[in-house]
Amino acid sequence: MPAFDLDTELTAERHHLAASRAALARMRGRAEALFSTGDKVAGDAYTAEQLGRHMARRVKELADDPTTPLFFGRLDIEEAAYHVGRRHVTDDAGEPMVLDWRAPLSRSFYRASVRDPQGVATRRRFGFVKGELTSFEDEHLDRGEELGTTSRILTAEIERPRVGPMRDIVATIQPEQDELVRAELTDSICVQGAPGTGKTAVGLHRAAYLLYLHRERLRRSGVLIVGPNTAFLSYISAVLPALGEVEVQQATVDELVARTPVRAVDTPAAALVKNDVRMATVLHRALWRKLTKPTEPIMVSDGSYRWRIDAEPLRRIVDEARREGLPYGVGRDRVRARVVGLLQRQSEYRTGNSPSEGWLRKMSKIGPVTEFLEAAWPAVTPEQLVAEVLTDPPEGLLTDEERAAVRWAKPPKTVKSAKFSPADLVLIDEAAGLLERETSFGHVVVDEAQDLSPMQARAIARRSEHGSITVLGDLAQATAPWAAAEWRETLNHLGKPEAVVVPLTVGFRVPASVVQLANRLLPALGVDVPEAVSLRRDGDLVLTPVADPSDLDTETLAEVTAALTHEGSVAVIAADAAVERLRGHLTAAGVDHATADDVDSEARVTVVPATMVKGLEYDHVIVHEPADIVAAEPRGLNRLYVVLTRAVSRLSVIHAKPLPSPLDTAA
Ligand SMILES: Nc1ncnc2c1ncn2[C@@H]1O[C@H](COP(=O)(O)OP(=O)(O)OP(=O)(O)O)[C@@H](O)[C@H]1O
Repeated sequence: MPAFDLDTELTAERHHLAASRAALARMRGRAEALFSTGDKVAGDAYTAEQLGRHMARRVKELADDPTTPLFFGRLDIEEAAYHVGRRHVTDDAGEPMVLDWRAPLSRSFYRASVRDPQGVATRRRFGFVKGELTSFEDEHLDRGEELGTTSRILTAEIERPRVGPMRDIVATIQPEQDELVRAELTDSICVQGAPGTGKTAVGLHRAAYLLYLHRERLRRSGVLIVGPNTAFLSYISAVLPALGEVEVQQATVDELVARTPVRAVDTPAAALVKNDVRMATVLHRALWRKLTKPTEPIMVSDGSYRWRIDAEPLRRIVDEARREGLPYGVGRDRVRARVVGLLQRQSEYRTGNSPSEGWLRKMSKIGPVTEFLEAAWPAVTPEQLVAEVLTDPPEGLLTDEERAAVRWAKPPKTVKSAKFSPADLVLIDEAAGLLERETSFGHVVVDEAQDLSPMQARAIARRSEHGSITVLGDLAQATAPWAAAEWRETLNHLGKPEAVVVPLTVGFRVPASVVQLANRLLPALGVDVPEAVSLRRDGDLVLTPVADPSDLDTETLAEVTAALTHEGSVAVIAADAAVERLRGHLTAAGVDHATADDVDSEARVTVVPATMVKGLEYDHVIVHEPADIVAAEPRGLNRLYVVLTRAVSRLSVIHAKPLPSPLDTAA
């Protein structure tokens, strides 16, 4: 057996990397050539367009980012070596040079262990610097060697400073994460994970995995990622394209339901009622109450003959359509069609001929038929229905106080001129769902789902009725006034009561000392969730009391300057009211800084209002006056828990007021 020479081995791997890159470039070249000749080879315009779209996508999918490694691992199975990377690369003969991480064989890269080696003799992980292969680390599973989370390369990857948008974690997905990523398409799952346990990463990788395995089906029905705000969505927006997935839709709940513009804000009391699940019944009742029993016959003339349908058969038609449980608008169309059907039968009986298409169209629009429909099953728009409910909230389900909270102080003259709030848009969406069926995505990933109101959850349920969902969240990070204390209720509203709740507790972001501080808040948050344990032994935590409150901002500024001497991103997180002032100080001091939704900014410092920071992370987090963050909102302690758990390497807490009581013991 030849001596194992590290340098020779590394050189061979570098050659394989270079050869794989060249092969990928050739694959892309072929796709580009096909793209440019597509319209010449296609038989017709439609095929040319389809082919063009397919090839354009293919070219995008085959893009090579020279700063990320094309492969990050290798499996030695029965004398053969398989490199595992971000996508399949094949040589000119079609032989695999790099296996996609999602391929069935690649699964062993994440799951094989000494106890269950899955045929793997050696698992190799590669270390990279800026796309250059610099090292590797072998685990000889066949000799009982296993590194697990002590892998140097894994640790280095986890501890790498954060800059710019979120990265993929394909190289280091952990077994318990992999189990969730590779769950069946038909499985709806709910991940309850402490901060930084990789929920977002798992959700995005699951989307990529499902698209790989069920490409055609999911391309047709679509995959949707729902996030809490646009800052979060832009933070995660680069992950899927880096994995070759360029066609996944991302939206906030507000964007999903944006049928009409938002032109009003609600009082907290009104928002609370409007987001309550009883509003679904209120709208349902208000809509179906519109039906009235037909008491008059329909009499029409088509110019040649007169026709009559008695009230009794009309009543039967309406009752039957009602019993069929269709959406209101579909039911209305069906009633119209059946009425015209009766007229058609009479005509056939009398004339012995089938009436023409034109005759049928005329009859379906003719005055007496439309008048009958308007009385028995009136047309209504979603906006109209909501406007009616807000003008005069019906009795029965809401208390008088609640009805007063949502009642429009001054009803608009017309529905068109109505000013709707964000919560109204959710109601309008609910109403639209009562009128017509929503089209359902094949899979929906819902991040930060702990904050969904029942009515928002129902909006997502309508879009995933025929698909599955991945629900990601942490009850301890719930800051919305309607947030549930347990998952079952939210899962019911999401239309997936069967979803299993799986915990993730190993944290990859927050250093142990910071996790311990944040965990002090948990007992005060009133939720039953497992505590996080951190994989990170590094990291600093500094609590800085400031004697004179007027020095608080100066201290914060000094901390920013000190933080800039380290590598990585820096965030100042403060109560929303203090943000503008702090930005002013930074500008005056000449410190370049960005806002949270500007992920492409060159600035290393970001000033983030506490209410915007959910799901984000920064190397060095400077928390400005925690007491103010807590005091700013009813679930302020939950907000502080979110804020404290954004730090990757260092957390500085600067305070002039006493620390909020659960933290105080740590001071
Ligand atoms: N297996 C892993 N290998 C390397 N890094 C990982 C792994 N899992 C997660 N991470 C990293 O840990 C950080 C936290 O991950 P992520 O944002 O997905 O956590 P989260 O559970 O959604 O957090 P939060 O609840 O705070 O929003 C990210 O930087 C992510 O890339």
